[in-house]
Amino acid sequence: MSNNVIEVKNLVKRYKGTKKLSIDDISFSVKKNEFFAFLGPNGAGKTTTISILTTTLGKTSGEVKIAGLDINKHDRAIRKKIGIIFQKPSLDIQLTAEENIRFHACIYGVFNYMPTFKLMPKAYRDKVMELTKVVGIDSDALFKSVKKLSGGMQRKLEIVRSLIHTPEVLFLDEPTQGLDAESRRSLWKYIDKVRKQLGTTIFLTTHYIDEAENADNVCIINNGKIAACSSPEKLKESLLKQELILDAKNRDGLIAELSSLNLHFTVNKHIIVPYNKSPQKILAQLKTELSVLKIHEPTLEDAYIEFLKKNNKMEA
Ligand SMILES: Nc1ncnc2c1ncn2[C@@H]1O[C@H](COP(=O)(O)OP(=O)(O)OP(=O)(O)O)[C@@H](O)[C@H]1O
Repeated sequence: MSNNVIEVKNLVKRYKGTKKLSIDDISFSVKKNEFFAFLGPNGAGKTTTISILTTTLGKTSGEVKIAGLDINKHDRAIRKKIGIIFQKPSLDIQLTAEENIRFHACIYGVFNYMPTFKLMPKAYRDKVMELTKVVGIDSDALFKSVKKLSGGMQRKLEIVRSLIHTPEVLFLDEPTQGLDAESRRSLWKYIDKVRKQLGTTIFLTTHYIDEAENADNVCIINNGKIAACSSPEKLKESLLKQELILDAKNRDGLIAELSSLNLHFTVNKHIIVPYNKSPQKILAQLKTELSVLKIHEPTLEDAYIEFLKKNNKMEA
């Protein structure tokens, strides 16, 4: 059996009344427990793809399988196997936190509805307690009306709600849009914990590229086409060089030495020496005493911006 939880083959989407394909023959797969990031500029096709994968939008053609189930035949069964967190919170603020979880669990058919938490089956109560512990919602907040909870706490509640039916895949569509830095960091801490403790596969779309830095794989979609798919490390390696940042009191001496070693370098605030594999070989050859020695590792965001520049030039 395939180890892929998501399989997309030759997926195409043309919205009614439009000529251009919004999704133009894309294929990719995501393995169980993988953290997969789907990146791309505005209008690239991320929301369209995630909407098709979560069964809320029909496709024009192509094959999509979620947890081994074909989206054409098993959309209801697929909905039970996935959890979704959208940009905009979708909680019922008139209800308590626990009631939001309970209604969701009952709609998904995981448990039969009972009018109070205490009357719900033990399995439900245990699951709620387990998940609220993972994300850090205390029992005081659990029984409070949602409108009395802070934005960060509401986000945590959404995670619990999306996981109550133990989904195999958690789809996150720009989940930290509009959150402050602290809430963004803590949300990621909880999502990481959930992935490690429950083995959930994570499918993320985001414009905050740093959030995909720890992803196992990153796919970049541009103009409806998959432009790149690889690990963040490989993407960085293929596009950008690591750099040594050097300086010396005797700067002229260092420059002369780098020139005599035929090393490529640029002089800005400090002296930048790009390198391929190991900086050690370069450092071992230098005799000039260094006053600055730093290594600059490109970020995924650096690589992403560089990639789009090249890709757009190629397409122009
Ligand atoms: N309902 C619709 N009808 C017609 N065209 C649409 C519709 N929704 C999206 N599109 C078009 O499909 C393309 C992909 O849009 P989509 O919203 O999937 O991009 P996105 O990558 O999610 O963008 P963003 O980062 O801005 O959310 C765009 O050209 C968009 O204009």
